Amino acid sequence: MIRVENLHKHFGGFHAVDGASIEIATGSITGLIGPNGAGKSTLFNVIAGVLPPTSGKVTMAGEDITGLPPHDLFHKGLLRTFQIAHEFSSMTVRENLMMVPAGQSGETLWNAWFGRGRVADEEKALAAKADEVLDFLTIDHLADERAGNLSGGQKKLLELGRTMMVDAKVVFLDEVGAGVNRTLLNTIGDAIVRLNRERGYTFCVIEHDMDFIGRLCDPVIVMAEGKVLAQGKADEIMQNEAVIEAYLGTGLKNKLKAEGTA
Ligand SMILES: Nc1ncnc2c1ncn2[C@@H]1O[C@H](COP(=O)(O)OP(=O)(O)OP(=O)(O)O)[C@@H](O)[C@H]1O
Repeated sequence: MIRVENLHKHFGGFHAVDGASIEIATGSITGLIGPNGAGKSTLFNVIAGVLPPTSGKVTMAGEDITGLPPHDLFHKGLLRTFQIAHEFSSMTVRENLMMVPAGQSGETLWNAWFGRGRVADEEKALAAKADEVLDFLTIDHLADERAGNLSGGQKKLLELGRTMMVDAKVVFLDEVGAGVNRTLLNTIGDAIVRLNRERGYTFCVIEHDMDFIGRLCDPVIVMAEGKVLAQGKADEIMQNEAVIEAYLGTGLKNKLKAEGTA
């Protein structure tokens, strides 16, 4: 379980995260939603060690991981992906999968970068694993495609594949649906559910697509203006007055009420 206690992240006088407390249960697919600027990505950045917190505490399985750098968290199985997928665009999908982050596999990254040979056994094991990942994600046909030629959704799948290459345990996914068509979003959703059920992955997912959130995520956490507004099951959350207000704004809500549509 990841527990975030009374977390604050201030940028100058601006409180991007303003006393947020959340729990991400081991084995869950937790959804994190909220209007633009609510502080969701900032909260992810602090949990994943990309930004130091102003104050507050993050624990993982009871261990204090507050402010640990991403490299250390990576060794504990915690990974964060970003809104914009990061891939080596001139390399193929398979080569990208085999570029496991430096540190996981000794000097792999630098060896690959400079074209130096890897230890044969290591190379073989990575290639076998890449095959297995390509098969699991049903993207075998893209194995030799240059990553730069992939669609937005395919890049997100590749990113998910890279988390599989390093056997991540807890994955923070930032807007998997941004720029992704419905069919690929469903493929990504299916892969997330299978990784969760079959391999015990824990996910925390920021997503604006409410259909995706409703189908995949339990519980759902709602943030607005740096604070946690509500947490619970998706259908209950969407009945919550404070949540409706945060999404629609009081003016629009009153207008819809007057028209009898809300
Ligand atoms: N490095 C920074 N310096 C100053 N302000 C920042 C910084 N990073 C984020 N912010 C501000 O903090 C607020 C929260 O941003 P954040 O990206 O966490 O929101 P979000 O909920 O992820 O929004 P979205 O759904 O649009 O991605 C925004 O008002 C943003 O402008």
